[in-house]
Amino acid sequence: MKVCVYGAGAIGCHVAARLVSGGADVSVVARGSQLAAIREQGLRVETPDGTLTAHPRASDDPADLGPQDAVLVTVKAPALTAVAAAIAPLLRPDTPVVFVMNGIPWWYCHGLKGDLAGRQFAEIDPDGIVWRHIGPERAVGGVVYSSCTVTAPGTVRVLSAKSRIILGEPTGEGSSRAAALAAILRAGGFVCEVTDQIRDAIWTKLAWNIATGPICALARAPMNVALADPTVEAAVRALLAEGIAIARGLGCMIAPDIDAIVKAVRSSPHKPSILQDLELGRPMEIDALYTIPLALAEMASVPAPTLGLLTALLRLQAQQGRQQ
Ligand SMILES: NC(=O)C1=CN([C@@H]2O[C@H](COP(=O)(O)OP(=O)(O)OC[C@H]3O[C@@H](n4cnc5c(N)ncnc54)[C@H](OP(=O)(O)O)[C@@H]3O)[C@@H](O)[C@H]2O)C=CC1
Ligand SMILES: CC(C)(CO)C(=O)C(=O)O
Repeated sequence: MKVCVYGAGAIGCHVAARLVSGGADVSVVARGSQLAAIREQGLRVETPDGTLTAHPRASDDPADLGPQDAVLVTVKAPALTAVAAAIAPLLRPDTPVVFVMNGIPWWYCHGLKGDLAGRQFAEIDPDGIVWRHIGPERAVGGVVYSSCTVTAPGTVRVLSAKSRIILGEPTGEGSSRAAALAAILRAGGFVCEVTDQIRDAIWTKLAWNIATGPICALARAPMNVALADPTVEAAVRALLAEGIAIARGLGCMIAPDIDAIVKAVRSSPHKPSILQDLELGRPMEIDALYTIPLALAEMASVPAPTLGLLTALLRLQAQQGRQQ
């Protein structure tokens, strides 16, 4: 299977290395120092179980890589429109595009009935560029649990003992395209399942991001450091409850184990990816992870005061950073 990973950062390099291990014919769209390092020495992914190395083809020009059987997009949300504008050479009419990203995806309302039917989110897809250039029929949802950081060009450190990916069609239908990719990801060492309820999986993960991202970014602290303070742990629990309530208000009847999440977060020295972006002066995924969930909360009449306050502070922090 010919698979291209678009965006060779922390998650993209990990996924690409696992796809190579799983037997796929893998290429990556990379740029800058990542591209130079991958071309020169390949990928190095350091995991708790040992180091994976892989030598996928790499280019900053999708035309060099040609049409694929599947594309996995692993950029941050603010980079999506640029990806949509450049992705065409990778696509045949039937090539699926899997968005392995945090937050509310641009295709979220595709196939939904009721209040959200047909809605698009200008915050993450201005002028519907992604909707028009890629199209929701190609989109497959991807939810990833894997704490990853680029530690040097071409090198990624993975802290999670077991990394997990959940795939699912926006329409909830079973699909051979998701099943085929899941089989390769499993062969490469991911725990990977296909769900017919991808929005439940999105919200279950988003509750983690809601609970940890703004706090760690505002405190500039990794998760275990932030949660050592009992007041912060209480806020994390409140945020988890808000995230779960919003999901339920939208009809996703998720019930994750809050104690288990808090225990996992309390013991992890990972810096959430939004904190990594803040430290590197990169655009943060505030809209996909927080602004849109808050708009959906309002729509569903679900109060989310803690998330509202922290999102406003995070936005201010981002503005101040840009003015410095
Ligand atoms: N890191 C983590 O632990 C986790 C992250 N996630 C989610 O996964 C997604 C990816 O995150 P992560 O891997 O951390 O992000 P990174 O910033 O590490 O990686 C994104 C990569 O995409 C590249 N990129 C951006 N735009 C383009 C473009 N137009 N052409 C080519 N390459 C491009 C970036 O290059 P450049 O650096 O030059 O901008 C960077 O190498 C996010 O949605 C994140 O929230 C989910 C779970 C855990
Ligand atoms: C916090 C974490 C690792 C949860 O898996 C995450 O999604 C991120 O770093 O953005």
